Amino acid sequence: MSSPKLLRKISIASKQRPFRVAILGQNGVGKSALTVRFLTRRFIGDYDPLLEKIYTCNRCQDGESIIWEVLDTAAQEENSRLEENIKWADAFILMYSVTDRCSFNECSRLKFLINSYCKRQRKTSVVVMDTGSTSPVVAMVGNQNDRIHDRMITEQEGLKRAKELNCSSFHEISVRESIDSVMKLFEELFLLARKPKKFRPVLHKQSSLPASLSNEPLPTVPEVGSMTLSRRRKAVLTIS
Ligand SMILES: Nc1nc2c(ncn2[C@@H]2O[C@H](COP(=O)(O)OP(=O)(O)OP(=O)(O)O)[C@@H](O)[C@H]2O)c(=O)[nH]1
Repeated sequence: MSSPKLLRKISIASKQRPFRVAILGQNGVGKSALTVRFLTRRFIGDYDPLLEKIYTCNRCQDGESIIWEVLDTAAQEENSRLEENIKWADAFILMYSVTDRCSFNECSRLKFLINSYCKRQRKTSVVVMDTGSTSPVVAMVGNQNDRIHDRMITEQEGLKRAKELNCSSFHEISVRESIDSVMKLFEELFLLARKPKKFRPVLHKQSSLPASLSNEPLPTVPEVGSMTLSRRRKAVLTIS
């Protein structure tokens, strides 16, 4: 008969690790809107900018149940909080608004910090994800492309910067207008993160395709599974 100690060990080993995504970017680019769109499929206009939240949900993707944890960061974070968030995450969404050059430039600073904190973390722990991979998976995302008259950053410029920063993928989206592009972004991030490092693509300067998974069929849009909102540091956003 199995001993309680052995059973405890088995239950710890079989506990599924969540897939953690941190959304980073300047204030007002749409981080909260993106998070809520992914979790609830709805677009909600206004949020408290000072709150930082982790949302948890279960989704079924390709017949596999995935526990997602999505961290909607508060912009203007001090560096120590940012470092903590970067260490926490398995993958990142680096977001800017196509209507705001300042938010676009902020992506370069944030990518630099992601690289340096991940490098520092690698020195202390070898494994970051269950896949055994150690390089950060970063999707650069230009949001609000429905605001055509306010656009300051072209799609080409966004893609060029994503390549220069060695991001894993680049997307231009409108959280407001398109649920499909939001779902595709998260699904792709998960597929990229689970690849072993040596098979994990980054955007290259000569490539013209925004997504680096062109040979791989994307899974169907996941069903909305159970969702809980968990309190982390400051407060919980309740979505009815
Ligand atoms: N037109 C348009 N507006 C958007 C889109 N996404 C977000 N917004 C709006 O942009 C504003 C800022 O969105 P938030 O989601 O609060 O942005 P944030 O990055 O979380 O901002 P902070 O919480 O201040 O860091 C809100 O008024 C949203 O309704 C989009 O795709 N198109």
